[in-house]
Amino acid sequence: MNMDQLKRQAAARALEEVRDGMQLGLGTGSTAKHFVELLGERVRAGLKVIGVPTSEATRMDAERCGVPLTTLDDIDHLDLTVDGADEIDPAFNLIKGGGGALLREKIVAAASDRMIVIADDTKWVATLGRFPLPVEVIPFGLGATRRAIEKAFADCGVSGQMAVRKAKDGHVFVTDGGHWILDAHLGRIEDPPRLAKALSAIPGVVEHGLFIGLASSVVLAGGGGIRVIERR
Ligand SMILES: O=C(CO)[C@H](O)[C@H](O)COP(=O)(O)O
Repeated sequence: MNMDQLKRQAAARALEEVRDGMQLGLGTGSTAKHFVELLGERVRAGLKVIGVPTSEATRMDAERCGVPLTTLDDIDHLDLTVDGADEIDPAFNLIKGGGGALLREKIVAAASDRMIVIADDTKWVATLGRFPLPVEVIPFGLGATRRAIEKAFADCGVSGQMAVRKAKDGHVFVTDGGHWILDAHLGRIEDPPRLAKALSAIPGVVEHGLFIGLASSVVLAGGGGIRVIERR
């Protein structure tokens, strides 16, 4: 089974948790896209749900698949968010934002009663940090913000190169919110909650890709089948 088939399997398992009448957060990325497509099939068969997309890309996918959409201004909570991740550690800390949607993803996950993370099992790691940590920043004052981030890294005992993310066309990647992303190649993040707190305190940082205490369960698809791990 190839990686894409594993991602679809994880998405299909998460779909089993969806009930009629649910208000759903819809994640971003190739795994979350499978979930939206499978959800669309169920909606076309009569399932009644409504979704809040975490990116313009997901909004377009959901519309194409016939999933009805709303916003967090029009409903007061979400029952369940299903989203992918770039890395997941055994404490359920995540790195997200490989697809650049971390800000809306975090707002939606935080507004949700539960978050199920769907992934192929290569995303499950002992320690976060091999995947570059995305930090979404305001372009204004970038030099100062960068220095403050470097200081936060040093205070938290991590270090590594940071680069402004580029799009495929070579131009700076601009998020749905109009911000830029710095990808920090840290290697190992020994204390993700501490680093998350330090980054959140920097004025030019809009959001970062460390998701702490948000995931309730993880669905991992691998060669040996599906594993569902619940947060204790
Ligand atoms: O955080 C994300 C997007 O901002 C994605 O969930 C993450 O990058 C995983 O993507 P994929 O399912 O394509 O591996």
